[in-house]
Amino acid sequence: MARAGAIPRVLSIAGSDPSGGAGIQADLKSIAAMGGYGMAAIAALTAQNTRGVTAVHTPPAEFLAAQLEAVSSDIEVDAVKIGMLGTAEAIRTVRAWLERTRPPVVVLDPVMIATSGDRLLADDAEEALAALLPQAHLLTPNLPELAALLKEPVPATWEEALAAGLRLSERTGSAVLVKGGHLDGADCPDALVDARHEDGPVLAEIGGRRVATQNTHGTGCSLSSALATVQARTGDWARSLAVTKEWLEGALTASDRLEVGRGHGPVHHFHHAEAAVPLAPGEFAESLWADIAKVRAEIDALPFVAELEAGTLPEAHFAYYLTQDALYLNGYSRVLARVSALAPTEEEQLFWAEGAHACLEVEAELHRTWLSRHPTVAPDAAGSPAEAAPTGGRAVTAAQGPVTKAYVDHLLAASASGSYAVLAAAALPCYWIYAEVGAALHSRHAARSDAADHPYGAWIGTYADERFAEATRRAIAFTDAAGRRASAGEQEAMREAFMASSVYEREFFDAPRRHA
Ligand SMILES: Nc1ncnc2c1ncn2[C@@H]1O[C@H](COP(=O)(O)OP(=O)(O)O)[C@@H](O)[C@H]1O
Ligand SMILES: Cc1ncc(COP(=O)(O)O)c(N)n1
Repeated sequence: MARAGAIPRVLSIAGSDPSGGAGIQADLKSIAAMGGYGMAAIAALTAQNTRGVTAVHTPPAEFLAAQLEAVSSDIEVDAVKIGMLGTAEAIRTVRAWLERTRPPVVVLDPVMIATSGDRLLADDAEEALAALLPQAHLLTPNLPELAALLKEPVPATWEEALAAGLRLSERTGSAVLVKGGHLDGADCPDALVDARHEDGPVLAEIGGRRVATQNTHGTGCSLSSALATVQARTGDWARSLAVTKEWLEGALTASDRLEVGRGHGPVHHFHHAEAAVPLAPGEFAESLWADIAKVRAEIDALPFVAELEAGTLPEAHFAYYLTQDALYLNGYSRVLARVSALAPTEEEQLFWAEGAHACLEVEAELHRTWLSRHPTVAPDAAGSPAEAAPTGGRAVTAAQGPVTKAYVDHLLAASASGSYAVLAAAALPCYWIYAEVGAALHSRHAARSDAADHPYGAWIGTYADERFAEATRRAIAFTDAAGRRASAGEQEAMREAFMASSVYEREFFDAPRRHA
């Protein structure tokens, strides 16, 4: 019986993975992530990490029986997830316990082979496992396990997988979750089939997106225990699958942030939840900066930066850069005005509005000074004639280069999100990266003996602007504060926006070489 609103008490009967990504460790995290209370009876211990299993130890089956008895003699169990059992004796022990206690939800993940290829089930235990399957409401084999249980070749297509799942369901009387994780292609579909269901055999089919990651250690464990938990609450398998599949996709997407191990790493079970320990001031911004370490190194290695510093940057590249900078600043000013409009405090509103104003001043200054010295590169000289602005002023969008246009479009899309935090994160790299690159260039330049007659010396001199450095510090602090207030989902969107803008910053510095 589903107990709407109550916290499901969920027991995992499985093997231990000391590296925390699979087995009971993954189960307990998944159960908690789905709002359940997790318990675990340990059937086997493995020595394993993200690269493979090095040893397996199976305690006597009587000890497993004692654990099961200790739990069920005291606690009402709303759902059971069964994972690695290891031996025929352990399987028979669980079967006897299930027959006696008949828990309302039983999900059985017939663990036979780890993602790493190591066997997790004794050779002589397959028959005992086959006899346990009818005790479960739902079976969740991956495709190699589905094939092994049916003694058939591994399905090569989704259609073959669905048909094989139906045969297993017919044979066992249990519903089967057919999982597409082991197929190739951009999709990662799952389907719930039940050969004996009155409404037809396919209860639900969900076409998921395949996440490009090698961190798939424990996905089967995590999905099956999450499903058992949500099913105990909803009593609706199709709805439970929809909820858990979306959560798992998020956990796979965020898995790289864990940085656990060098092989098939674990998924981030709590990617969606607030951290219990609040972030200290500056910590969120620091993590954004750390996320883009690779992009920053790529910017430092660009020919544009080295050539500007050495004075060997072709004149045409410099002129293209200035033109695009002026065009960019105009679009960026409109974006900062939108950040100001969304700002939660008057202090922030004023800060971003001043930024929007300053962009237009710098743009005008560029036209007055630098661009007037490069008459061949006025904004309307790059192909299409500039439109006359209604007031007779400069037209501003006619000659945006491809990178400038893509960058500004990305920022405008971030403004359409309507989130102050996300838009501030999208706007921040233009301050932060420009300030860092400029400060490094300026200090190296100032140390040169021939700085006085450097062709780009005057331009490099503009990088030593203390007012801009101060504005950058404030932009960082405001974005950091917005990040610390944001939900886990909004923080993830901020990270994506910050990363995308940083990549555009890199492209912007490289654009003269490619498009001038
Ligand atoms: N790269 C991936 N991207 C998205 N979902 C995935 C990916 N790999 C596996 N899944 C999903 O993870 C779950 C476990 O699938 P699978 O890998 O087939 O099982 P197992 O972990 O038991 O080998 C399924 O819902 C599957 O669709
Ligand atoms: C203790 C234990 N149980 C199960 C698995 C299978 O993991 P996966 O979910 O990746 O198939 C594992 N590697 N270790």
